[in-house]
Amino acid sequence: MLKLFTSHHVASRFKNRSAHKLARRGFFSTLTDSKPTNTVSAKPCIDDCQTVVALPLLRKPLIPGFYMPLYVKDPKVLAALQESKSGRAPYAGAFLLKDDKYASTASSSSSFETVNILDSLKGKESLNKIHQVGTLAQILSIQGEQVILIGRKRLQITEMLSEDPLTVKTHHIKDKPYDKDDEVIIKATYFEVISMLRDVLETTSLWRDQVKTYTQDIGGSNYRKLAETILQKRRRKFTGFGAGIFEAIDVFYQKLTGFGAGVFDANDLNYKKLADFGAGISGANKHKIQEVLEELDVHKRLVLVKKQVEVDKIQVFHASIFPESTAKTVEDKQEESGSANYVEKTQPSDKFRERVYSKLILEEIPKHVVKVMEEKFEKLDRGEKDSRSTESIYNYLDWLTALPWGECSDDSFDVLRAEKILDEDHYGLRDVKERILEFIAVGTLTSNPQGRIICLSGPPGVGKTSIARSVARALNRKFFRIAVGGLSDSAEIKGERGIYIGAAPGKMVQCLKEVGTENPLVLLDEIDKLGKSSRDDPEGALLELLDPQQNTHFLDYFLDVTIDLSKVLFVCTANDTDKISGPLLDRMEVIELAGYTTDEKMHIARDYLLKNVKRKCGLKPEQVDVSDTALLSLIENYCREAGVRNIQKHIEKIFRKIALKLVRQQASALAAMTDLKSSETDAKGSIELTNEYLRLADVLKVFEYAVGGGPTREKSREIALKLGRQQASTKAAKTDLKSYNEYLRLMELEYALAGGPMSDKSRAVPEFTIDASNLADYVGKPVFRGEKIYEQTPVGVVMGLAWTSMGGSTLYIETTFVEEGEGKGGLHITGHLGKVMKESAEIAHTVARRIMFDKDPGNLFFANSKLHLHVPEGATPKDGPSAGCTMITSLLSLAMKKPVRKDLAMTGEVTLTGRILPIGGLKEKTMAARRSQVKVIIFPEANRRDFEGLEESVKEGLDVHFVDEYEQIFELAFGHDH
Ligand SMILES: Nc1ncnc2c1ncn2[C@@H]1O[C@H](COP(=O)(O)OP(=O)(O)OP(=O)(O)O)[C@@H](O)[C@H]1O
Repeated sequence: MLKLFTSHHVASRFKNRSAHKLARRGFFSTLTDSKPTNTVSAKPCIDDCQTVVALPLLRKPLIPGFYMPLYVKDPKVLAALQESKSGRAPYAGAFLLKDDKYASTASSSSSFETVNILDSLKGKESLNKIHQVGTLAQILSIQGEQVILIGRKRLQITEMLSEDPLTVKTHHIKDKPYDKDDEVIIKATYFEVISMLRDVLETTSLWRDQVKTYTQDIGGSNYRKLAETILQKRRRKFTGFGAGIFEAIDVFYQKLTGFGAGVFDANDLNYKKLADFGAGISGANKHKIQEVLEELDVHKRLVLVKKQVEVDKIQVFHASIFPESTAKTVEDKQEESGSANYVEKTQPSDKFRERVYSKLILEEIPKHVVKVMEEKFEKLDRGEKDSRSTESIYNYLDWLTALPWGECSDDSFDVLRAEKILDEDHYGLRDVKERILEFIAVGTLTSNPQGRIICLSGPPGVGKTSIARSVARALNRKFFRIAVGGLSDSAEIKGERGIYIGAAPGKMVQCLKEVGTENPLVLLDEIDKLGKSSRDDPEGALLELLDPQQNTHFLDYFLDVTIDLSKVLFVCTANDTDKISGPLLDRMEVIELAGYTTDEKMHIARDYLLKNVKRKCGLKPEQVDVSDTALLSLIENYCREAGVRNIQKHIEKIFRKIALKLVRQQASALAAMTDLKSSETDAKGSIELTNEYLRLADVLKVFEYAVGGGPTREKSREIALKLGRQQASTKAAKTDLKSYNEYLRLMELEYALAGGPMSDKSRAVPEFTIDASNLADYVGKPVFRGEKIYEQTPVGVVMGLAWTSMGGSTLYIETTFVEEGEGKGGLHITGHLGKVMKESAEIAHTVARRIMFDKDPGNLFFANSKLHLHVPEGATPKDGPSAGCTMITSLLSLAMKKPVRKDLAMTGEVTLTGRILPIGGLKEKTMAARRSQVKVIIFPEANRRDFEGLEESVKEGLDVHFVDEYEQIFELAFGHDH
């Protein structure tokens, strides 16, 4: 016994137009048996699949390539379908019922009655009631009673195998091969159908869902991209869905004409597909559509479709002229044909249903989410009395349906391409790039870069963010940055609880909506500066986000459904990994970016920053030249920190000033041109005046003669004088004009005013040259004047090396004598030192006193002297144990009244017994020492390997000593004769 709901019942069940629309929608897909796309996968055994459960269809046959939702009530049939879906052959047979009475009764009756009608069809009887030619339908999903099918192949029933549920044996029928000589005729019909479809689609938004779906699924990503590009271009011209549909047909047309050849086999598939496509979307009578299904001659099939589309065309045309009268006719027609294509009533949820169903992503959306969606759709359509609540449901659905369910960018694990991209965007960083390439290589082998989370750690401005951007580009993933520094509310990540007006989901959901793919690269910036408040701890939320065990079902409180974030690639940045909590750090693969040497900074500034900033400021490369000396001065005297952001800022400052100068120049050129134009007019005016005067003078002469007295001497002289003056001023005016032209040429005003081309001569000379001599005019006075505070370090002063989250730096430890007296020995400490550093100073005092005693037992300096130890700069907080050896040396220098050797710096923690322990940040400290012109460095022996691993350019020219015991430092600092 079959208890089956067809599309019609969905409509009656939902009792609203929108559901009706969903139900009657025949989703078209260009999926083929042999080439399943990644949207829906066909199981391999389609050709073997001869035995199927037969599903009778009330309203319309299922055309191959189209989707159809059905409601199946009969538990036996449902179970049989479930079994097929989970087995190797997820197929069923879909056959149209021959008799109209079921459809017409069904359309006017309740769904329950329809079940009764179908109940009465049993075994053989039902076999006789259905057409013997039908469609092999792949079962895409079964959710409750809703079954979604997609038509695959034409079938013919050969025998009945069992009655309940009706199971039949079939054979797959093939189209008749057509004679290649007939191709011209077929092609002609094909074009006719296309052209008619275009006409229909241009005038109406009818079938928009189907065609939109079709456009999205048209033969894989290449074609999808092509269609999208065309759509985007045309969208400027047309608005609304009409244009999209129009394009879909265009793409069909272009495929046939060979555009994009190689992607699509233009000889065969198109004709069949167009015929099926036309039949599937047309509003024709179901028997006519069955005829198309049964027609195996492709040309004849096209002709049938042509006729049907012709009728559609007339109706649409009629509807556009007489909308009201046609609405009635169309509805009448629906009654008789069972098609609902012509009714376009809207429901509030239509927009969201459209989003979800038209994208064919239904299969990709987890069941629990689909359920929530359906509930909310219905709630929205019911319309709550409280408009605020409707608004909040609308807002909720706007988020939930906009997420990129199943949409992913194609990952690229091409190591060579990635290497090229990383090199293109960044100078140096050899180790960092290598580590990232290793990571991509693992992705190549496993097709999955997930796993550990990369954490790029280093001082500001060393390129952490921009490296992450390049990785996203290399992997062909979308990039999104979430600033987690200072974030103290977990709602920022997990969203706000409850759907009230103004509530919003967390950053992660916002990210997915914005990027439109499920697999972006998300940068969690400054994860070491995560905030904390007494009532909330965002770290838990971050853990949930980053932990592969948990992020497959990440719960956003606003959406209140779990989403799968396992495809997201997370990259974090931090200045100081010590500040990251253990559980978070444990999930990360830390890659250190230490900072740049002067030489590296020169390369970055010259080859990357200058070019980028010039482009950003709208300057042409030939307009400004920044010399190497200027860059070097910038690096050494203005921007000594580890990163290059400050250099970038200074270059921006220079270029902004130049841009202002240029604009001013252009404005004054414009004013000069206006002035010259008016003097040109003046000059022309005086020439005209002169000519007039000359003419008058002639007249006067003639007149004087005519009066008879002849010209008087005075008069003639006067006239001659005036003439002479006029001639002179005419000449001057001409000279003015000449110089005006000359000026034009020199200034190349046309260039200045309209950005026109410059002559070769002008191009050869940049308009602005920045070198060490005029750098200060652009960026002010140097921040670092001398290289060091002391040229020759005084007694009691020693240079130490420190590491901060800003990179390495040098610092002086100064000790001075305060007062003397028996038993007054003691140490006063200043310089904003932390607890550990204060303890270090006390240890240093004790160790120095012991060493002094060992070397000179009679020396009572430490016993009787009150001392003061200070670490400039006093306002900057400092902490850590690594200044221990520097403090001892400073104290001993004071005690022995002997300065340490020149150009010396040291770092190392000291124990009470004088042993030297290793330090961190060795590369940064070495680079800081280089910047301060240090020649000799003392490092703990335990750091020797770290130093040996540094690049040659960092080590070059340094005299480095590794020590185990303070005694060795004593020798190096004081033993030298200097
Ligand atoms: N090796 C490099 N080659 C070329 N440009 C670089 C390099 N390193 C950094 N830059 C440039 O320096 C600028 C600052 O880099 P970025 O913003 O990535 O630093 P960051 O380490 O993320 O800093 P923060 O910790 O402050 O966020 C960017 O314009 C970047 O392109």
